[in-house]
Amino acid sequence: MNNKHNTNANRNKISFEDFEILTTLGTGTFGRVRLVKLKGNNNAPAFALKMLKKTVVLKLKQLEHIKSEKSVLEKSKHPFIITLLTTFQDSTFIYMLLEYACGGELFSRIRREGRFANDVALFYISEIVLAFEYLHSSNTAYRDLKPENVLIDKDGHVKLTDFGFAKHIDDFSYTLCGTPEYLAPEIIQSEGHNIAVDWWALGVLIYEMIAGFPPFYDENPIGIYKKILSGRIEFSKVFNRDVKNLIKKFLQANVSKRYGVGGNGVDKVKKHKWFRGVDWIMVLKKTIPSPWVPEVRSQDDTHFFDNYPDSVDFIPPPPPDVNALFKDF
Ligand SMILES: Nc1ncnc2c1ncn2[C@@H]1O[C@H](COP(=O)(O)OP(=O)(O)OP(=O)(O)O)[C@@H](O)[C@H]1O
Repeated sequence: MNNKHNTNANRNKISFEDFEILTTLGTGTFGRVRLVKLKGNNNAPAFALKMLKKTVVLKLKQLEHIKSEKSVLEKSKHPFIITLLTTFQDSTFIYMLLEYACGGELFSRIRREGRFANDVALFYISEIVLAFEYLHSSNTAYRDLKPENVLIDKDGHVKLTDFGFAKHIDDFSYTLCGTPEYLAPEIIQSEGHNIAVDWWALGVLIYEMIAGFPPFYDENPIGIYKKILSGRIEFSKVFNRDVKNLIKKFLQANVSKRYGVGGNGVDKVKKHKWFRGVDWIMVLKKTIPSPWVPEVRSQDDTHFFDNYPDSVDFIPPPPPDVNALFKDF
C-alpha cells in the first residue's frame, strides 16, 4: 500500500486506495474532480471525488473557506444541493466524496442551446430559488452562483455544487469572492455583504439563460465592474415583460430594495408574476418533468463533461507539522 495515501489519521476511514479512479470531470483552483468507483464491485455507483491540494489551499489562504465548504455541505440536505458523502485526507490532498451529477454543467447546456426558452429558464430557476430559500433560512450565503456551478442530475434536475465560498453570515462579510460577471455592487465596493448577493447573482443567471450571455460583460474584470456599477442593463426582444421585471428587481443596487431581501423576501420572489403557475410543492418534490434529461449509457458515463488531459503534476505535501491544520477532514 502506498504510504502517501494512507496516513495514521486515516487508518479507520475510507482512503484514496479504496477507489478506482476514472476520468476527470472538472478542474478548479485547488485540483481536480474525478469520477470514481469503489474497488471490487463492477456495479458500484459512481461518485465525484473532489481532490484539493493542501499546499495550494494554504498558499492561497483558503483553509477557512474549505472548512466552511465542508461544514455547510455536511449540514445541507436538500434535493437541489449536491450531497457530500464523506471527507478524508492523506498527506497531500483533502478529499470530498460527492454524489455524481451525470448531466454536466448548466454552462454547457446554455452554450449548446445558445439560449433558453422562457419555460426552460423558469424550470431551472425555480429549483435554484428553493435551494436559496433553504440555505438562507440558516443565514448561509452561497456566494458563487454561475452556470458552471449548477449541475444537472440523472433526471435533469438541478444540483448546486462548489460551496467553497458558502458561509454562515450573521451580519456582514467583507471577503471579495465570486466570479466577476456575477458580483453584486456591494461586493465590488467592499461595503460588506450578506445573503442578498445571491439574489443579485440569480438576476444575472436568469439574464444569461434567456439572452445566452451575461448582462455585464467586458474582456477584463475592471470593465465588468464598471458596467455592474453603472446600473445600465440592456434587454433585447427575447425577454418577456415579466422576466424583465423580475431581473430588474434582482439587479437592484440598493440592497434593502432588492427582491428576495428581508423578512418575507423569498415568499415575495415566489409570488412574482414570472413564477405564476409554478406549483412550489411540486418543484420541491421534483415532480415537474425536466425540459432535458441526460441520456447516459451507464452510471459512469461522462460524455456531458469536457475532456481533460490526465494530470502529471507532482505537488509536494506540506510539512508534517502544518498537516495538523487539516485535522477536521
Ligand atoms: N458532484 C459532481 N458531479 C459531477 N461533476 C462535478 C461534481 N462536482 C464538481 N464537478 C465538476 O468539477 C468542476 C469543478 O468543481 P468545483 O467547482 O467544486 O471545484 P473548485 O476547485 O472549487 O473550482 P473553482 O476553482 O472553479 O471554484 C465543476 O464545475 C464540475 O464540472
